[in-house]
Amino acid sequence: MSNETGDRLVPPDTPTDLFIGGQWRPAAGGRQMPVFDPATAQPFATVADGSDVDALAALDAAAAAQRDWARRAPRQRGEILRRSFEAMIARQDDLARLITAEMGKPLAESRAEVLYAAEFLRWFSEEAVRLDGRWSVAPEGGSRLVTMLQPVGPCYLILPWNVPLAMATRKIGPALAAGCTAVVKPAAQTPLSLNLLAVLMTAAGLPPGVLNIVATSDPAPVTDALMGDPRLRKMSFTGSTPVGRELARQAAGNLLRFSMELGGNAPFIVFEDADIGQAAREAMTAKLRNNGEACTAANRFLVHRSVAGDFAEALRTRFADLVVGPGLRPDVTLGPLINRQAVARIDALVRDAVAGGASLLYRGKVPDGDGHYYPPTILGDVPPDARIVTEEIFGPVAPIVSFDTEDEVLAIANRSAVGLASYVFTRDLDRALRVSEALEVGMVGLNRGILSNPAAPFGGVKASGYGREGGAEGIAEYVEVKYLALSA
Ligand SMILES: NC(=O)c1ccc[n+]([C@@H]2O[C@H](COP(=O)([O-])OP(=O)(O)OC[C@H]3O[C@@H](n4cnc5c(N)ncnc54)[C@H](O)[C@@H]3O)[C@@H](O)[C@H]2O)c1
Ligand SMILES: O=CCCC(=O)O
Repeated sequence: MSNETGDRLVPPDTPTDLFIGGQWRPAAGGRQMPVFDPATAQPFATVADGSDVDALAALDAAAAAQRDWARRAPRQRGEILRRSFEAMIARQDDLARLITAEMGKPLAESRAEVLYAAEFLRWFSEEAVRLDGRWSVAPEGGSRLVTMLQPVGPCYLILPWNVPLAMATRKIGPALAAGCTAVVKPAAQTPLSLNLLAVLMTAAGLPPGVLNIVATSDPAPVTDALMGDPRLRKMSFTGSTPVGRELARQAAGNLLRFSMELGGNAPFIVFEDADIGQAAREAMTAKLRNNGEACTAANRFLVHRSVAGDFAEALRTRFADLVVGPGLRPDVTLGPLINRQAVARIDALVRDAVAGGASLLYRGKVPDGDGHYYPPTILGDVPPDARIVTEEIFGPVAPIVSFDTEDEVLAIANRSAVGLASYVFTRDLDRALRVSEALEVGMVGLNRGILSNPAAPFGGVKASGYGREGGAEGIAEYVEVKYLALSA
């Protein structure tokens, strides 16, 4: 660890090397990279920086472990996941401090992420024993049709920095439950929380080679090496739509099976009959959970013109109570963003909106110093085609766009190229169902600002990706269907 803060933040049993074949090893050539604290913009730790050589060593280990892991009893796989869940709960505080140190959000939110992340392991420990096949009589008689579900084989799991532990367990849980082995690549900003998870899973009985971790500052060569190797059978990516699009192209070259959890641009629709107090309260979660750096974040507040002023005022009152500062400070409710570029990008979106006619309804304050803070901001009268409405903001800015009719708001909401989350506030049940069906998204929150649940199928449509994570659907991404024809 490079300094005093690092020693305090990184528990002594958190390795900083790569995890390959059950061993912690330095990167080939000894390369290392710093990990930065967004609250100070200073490095607080140094970790191994993997390359294509390390990636292939990790795939060697995953391929070698595949047969044995797939043949273990589902209950045995499930119990390792279940013990891992319990270990995560026991180490909740250490894991949470690491997440806050790596990506900046308030400690209470990191604790919530650890619980959410652990629940994926519990959920998939239970799903491991429910991978059923089917038996049927052929329609014309004379044979029986039998199907079985088998693990796809070694997987490459690519993670984002914004929800580092939950996005890890949402992939690792179903992959391992299904009998697949994995090479996991965390984002360069957030390698440490995943390393501590690997320590806990090893102590819970995970055999060597089932889970391998290659952190890197240069993801392209690692990814090229893995995706070009025919032993790899599946890739699952969570991250931005532009990177996902490139990886889908690359996967197509080898006809590699893949899942994509990509960016969002969630509409938060408030109709004139909504409970405005409830809508404003839920908006705080939908907008500011995870510092606003969530794929599910409400990106555009589409509010009926007759209640737009009331909603803006209710939201402003709540924004004014936010305490912006380092996530480790107990009173802080909004932390720093991931890096300087994120702050500059969001500032450019806000300036563009104001230049286009939006009004600045609220702008909070940020601490002095080098931390990557952006003030919580509310914009009113935003033109529906402003960049801040059409692009993913990924920060604490709430742009409000007014509408007059249901058809108009649906047209605005569905104009986006992506379709992940959405939120609808109304007391009219017919309208709630009609609008939910018409929205081109994978998920709808009805009078509710949070969707995430390990038992629910999480995912999007259009350029938000393919596949689902969590729920009964999550494990289906990691199995092949094999069909047997029986004479009978
Ligand atoms: N749909 C979801 O479930 C979900 C969940 C979390 C985040 N996200 C999205 O993720 C984005 C934020 O995450 P991010 O900034 O880490 O995204 P990103 O696309 O920049 O990076 C995601 C991962 O891809 C890797 N990567 C980047 N370039 C690569 C390349 N050329 N080859 C291989 N790997 C490469 C990164 O190292 C990282 O591990 C947002 O758009 C957010 O909406 C989506
Ligand atoms: O960034 C995305 C958030 C993912 C989730 O809430 O499960």
